[in-house]
Amino acid sequence: MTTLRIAGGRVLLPDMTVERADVLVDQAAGEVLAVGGTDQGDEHLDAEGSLVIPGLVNAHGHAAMTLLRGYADDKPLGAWLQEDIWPAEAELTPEDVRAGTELGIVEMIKSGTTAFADMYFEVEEVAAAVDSAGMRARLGHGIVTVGKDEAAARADVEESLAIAREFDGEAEGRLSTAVMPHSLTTVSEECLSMAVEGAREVGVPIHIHINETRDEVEPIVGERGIRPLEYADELGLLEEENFLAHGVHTDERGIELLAKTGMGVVHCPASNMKLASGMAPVQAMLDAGVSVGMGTDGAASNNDLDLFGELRDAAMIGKLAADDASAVPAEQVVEMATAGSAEAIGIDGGRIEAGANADLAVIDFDKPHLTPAHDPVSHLAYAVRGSDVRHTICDGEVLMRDREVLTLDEKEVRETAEKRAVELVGRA
Ligand SMILES: N[C@@H](CCSC[C@H]1O[C@@H](n2cnc3c(=O)[nH]cnc32)[C@H](O)[C@@H]1O)C(=O)O
Ligand SMILES: [Zn+2]
Repeated sequence: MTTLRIAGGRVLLPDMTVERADVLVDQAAGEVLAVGGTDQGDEHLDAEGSLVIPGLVNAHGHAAMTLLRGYADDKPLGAWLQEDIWPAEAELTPEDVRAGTELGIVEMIKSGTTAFADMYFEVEEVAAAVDSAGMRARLGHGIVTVGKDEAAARADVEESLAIAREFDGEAEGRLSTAVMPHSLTTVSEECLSMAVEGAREVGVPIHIHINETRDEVEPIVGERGIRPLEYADELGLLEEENFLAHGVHTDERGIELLAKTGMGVVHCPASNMKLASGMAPVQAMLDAGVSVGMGTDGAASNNDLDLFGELRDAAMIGKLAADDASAVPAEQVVEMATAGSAEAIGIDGGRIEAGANADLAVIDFDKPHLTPAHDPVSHLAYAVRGSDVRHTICDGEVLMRDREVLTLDEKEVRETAEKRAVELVGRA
């Protein structure tokens, strides 16, 4: 057994208190052995002047979309997808997806994220990138059936099921999967049913965008006389292990359905603001007992993968949405981006305690914008930036030490992504 001691810092405990403590990690098992006054450890990671927190969990995104960062901005979702994003994505090669995902992973590691959920295509490439980078992820092939004939539509569902089967449990258990129909309006009713049935057979969750924009709610209400979550419920989509992205236009009845079924919600406040999708009723969801996590969404609608931005945005927009400055407080957003996200996507994470996965981020508090540190949890929500992260550890392995990414060559990843992004936009 090789052990790693993260020593000399303070630690954020599951009850949201902060204590002076060391963290001892069993590197082979990828687990926290002890928190407190610990043994020496074979290896040492300095946490002097720093705060050790659970690695953040980015519960919704499309990592390879980093290649389209800043390519098309300032448009609503429908026009943005149809006029800009989908035509560019049609030109993506497997090598592009690999390059974009690696860039996204470097960005996430550098901002303290240790696990993420990802909906995209060429998932073999996404899986290979996650495996070699040492991160934890729940991956899926996004199903879109609009504009496809029946055979092509069914083939897309089959592809999502095959991917879910193939990669679940891979990368020494760091990879898990889900079946990922894109949304209730971009996937036909028949294919949504196929996906629900298939996911049950494979034994993995479903992840989908729901209630993101009004343009999604209106056609469903017009055609079926029921709201999106009621339609999803009829399809058998609302289950405890499943999770949806956004949930912006969720009414009281919808919140009740989420609370009753245990369906997780991934709040993506930056994406919702940028596309003017609306303000998710996050405090109302939390009050009702809904499981809420946090995500960045793709880099093209954010425009970065620094989840600390989402903590701040969630607290800010949550207050506006509830018209109450005490809504979505600091402690709550920290909880949502760690344990909340982990629970929503169904991985073990988000807590520092003996026996837990050793997925950690060490944040340097010796910074002007983090001085004084009256309340470290307040700083995590309102003042810390991804660039304050010193070390990132996943499954007991140090992925970044003193801001140097160890599992990927950052310079090479950036150069490859830059080159591929320019060529991609040239083709589109
Ligand atoms: N099989 C599909 C791929 C779907 S992946 C998931 C899709 O979600 C898109 N996407 C990114 N952000 C959002 C969002 O906020 N709402 C809805 N879709 C998004 C993304 O561009 C990607 O096309 C195909 O061949 O087109
Ligand atoms: Zn999305």
